[in-house]
Amino acid sequence: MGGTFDPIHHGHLVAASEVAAAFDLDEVVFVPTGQPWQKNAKEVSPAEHRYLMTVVATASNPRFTVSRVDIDRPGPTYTIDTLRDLHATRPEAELFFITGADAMAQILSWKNVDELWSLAHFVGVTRPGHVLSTQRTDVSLMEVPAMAISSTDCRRRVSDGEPVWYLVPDGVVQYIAKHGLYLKNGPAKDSQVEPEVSTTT
Ligand SMILES: Nc1ncnc2c1ncn2[C@@H]1O[C@H](COP(=O)(O)OP(=O)(O)OP(=O)(O)O)[C@@H](O)[C@H]1O
Ligand SMILES: O=C(O)c1ccc[n+]([C@@H]2O[C@H](COP(=O)([O-])O)[C@@H](O)[C@H]2O)c1
Repeated sequence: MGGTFDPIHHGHLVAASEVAAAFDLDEVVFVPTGQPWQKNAKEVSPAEHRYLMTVVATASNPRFTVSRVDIDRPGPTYTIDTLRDLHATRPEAELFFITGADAMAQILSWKNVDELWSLAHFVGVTRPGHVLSTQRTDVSLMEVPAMAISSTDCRRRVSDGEPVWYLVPDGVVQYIAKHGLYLKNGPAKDSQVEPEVSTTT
């Protein structure tokens, strides 16, 4: 499951869990984007923060892992590269790519979209406020419990001093507070995290 995860929230986690159960997946790999080229770069938090929040959020589920392939690859993040890199590290694996209804609606604007379908089985999931549909017969559409949560609203809440408890995992609430993310006056002094040297996928 690819995402900007700024921050990761329970909408992402429920979607991943539901698809994993429905398709009997061995593993769900969360892939934080490096440079999400369709989002405003100024508003996206540093990749290391987004990566670490994703690690914290997924740590308790033995089937959930986090990949650095997109944040370690320079330049804009394209799913075509994500899938090729994941295939290289797991040549035997059958890949599924999970997207919410809003991302599914944009997919025709993605780089090399015609090649994407052969690299993974795409699964679109419902999301409150968005219509889920596809013209393709090889894409699966799935209803998941409605979680009216967005990263945008989580960031706005923190900025306005409102709680994000139970919208994001507890560890992510604590991570946001510790590093002063999403505050009106910018990040707290200790919010810089050094890039990791690890290249694990
Ligand atoms: N509440 C949700 N229910 C189902 N799918 C979701 C939900 N939130 C996000 N997704 C899906 O998860 C993937 C990653 O989403 P992303 O990290 O951009 O979160 P977001 O909440 O949409 O962020 P933002 O509000 O910053 O745009 C996308 O495919 C998106 O459609
Ligand atoms: O490949 C592309 O051109 C492309 C364009 C926009 C989004 N995506 C991917 O879609 C996933 C969700 O992205 P986002 O921006 O909604 O967090 C994430 O894996 C992105 O890399 C991919």
